[in-house]
Amino acid sequence: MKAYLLLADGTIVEGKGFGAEGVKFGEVVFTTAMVGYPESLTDPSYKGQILVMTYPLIGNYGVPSKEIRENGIPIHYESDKIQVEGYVISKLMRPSHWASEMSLDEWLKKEGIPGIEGVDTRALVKKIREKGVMMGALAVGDYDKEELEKIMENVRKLSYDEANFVDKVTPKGIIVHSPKKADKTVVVVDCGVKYGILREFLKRGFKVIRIPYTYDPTNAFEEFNADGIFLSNGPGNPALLKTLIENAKAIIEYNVPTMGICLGSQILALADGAEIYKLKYGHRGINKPVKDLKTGKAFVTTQNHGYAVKPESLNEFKVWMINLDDKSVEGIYHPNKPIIATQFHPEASPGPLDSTWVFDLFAKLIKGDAHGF
Ligand SMILES: NC(=O)CC[C@H](N)C(=O)O
Repeated sequence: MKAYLLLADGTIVEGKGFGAEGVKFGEVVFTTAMVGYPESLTDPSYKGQILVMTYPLIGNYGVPSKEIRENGIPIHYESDKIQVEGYVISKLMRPSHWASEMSLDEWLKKEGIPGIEGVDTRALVKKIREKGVMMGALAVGDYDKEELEKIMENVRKLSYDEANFVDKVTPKGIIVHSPKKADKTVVVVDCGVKYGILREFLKRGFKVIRIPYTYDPTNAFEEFNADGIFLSNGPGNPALLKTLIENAKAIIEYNVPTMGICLGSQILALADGAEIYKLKYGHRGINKPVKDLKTGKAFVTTQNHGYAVKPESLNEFKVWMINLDDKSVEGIYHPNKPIIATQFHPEASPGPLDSTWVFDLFAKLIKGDAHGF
């Protein structure tokens, strides 16, 4: 099967198709993660994006079962399905692993997601690094010149930054997860929360109540007698989520233990009156160095974001952590309230577990013993 990756700048890359036939559109982004393709593919923050892997050999450990669960949550998946619009790799490997249920090719086919292999992903990433991320399309099947031109026309009409993708991944109603012995409750404002985050809460004995992102969080707080509130990761441009930003203002006002990750961190910053800008090609990978400015300690983190907070635009919040590669903001906190947020992913999934202590800090904030933070 033939496959074509079309970029808004006019580039057409040919390769071999795998997964589903058909055309999908999305912002073309890359991750430098060497492992963890099941987690990356199911991360709801990738909704609306076509993902390019810089690591050349993908698929060699197949696809694990979704039925291996802990506290009811699949341990190898970040949501129930593949979220990327398309998948771009250099070489598709034959799977060999005792826990593999199917091949990557079969999985993408089953979920209707097109893939392309045999692509010089190094050249592609160089282009994205120079020009910045751009819209694209992945077409798997037989397409002639005219058809490809038509697809290219449509690519140029689309803008990732103006579409609300959170609407597509937020739950339709309230979802409750509880560990066997729960002593505290966290309300999760679910903009497409990664299961890895829920696993961290459940592991710490928290009952988790997931609410749709449009649900009034302070009401939910009273309704569920919650001890803490969490603003989740999610896809797309945070500045579009006006109601959520207003709700976040109310949360800050409410002064309860609050944590944000990635999109959630950007929403808290926007609620603080700060500004967001778009990074040229984002931070996506599992070896991104971050420094905690409070302790001076550095650690390696997992990241998946395209936007960042302008540090000088923060009002009440302060910069907590920075990215050691480009010095961009990787964490913020409120100096007088129990509110912490990271731009990176302390749950990793996939990636290093160096920063899961951020969840311990949130647990301490909830229990009222995070003195001196
Ligand atoms: N992982 C996330 O929550 C991503 C947040 C936001 N969509 C960004 O790209 O910056």
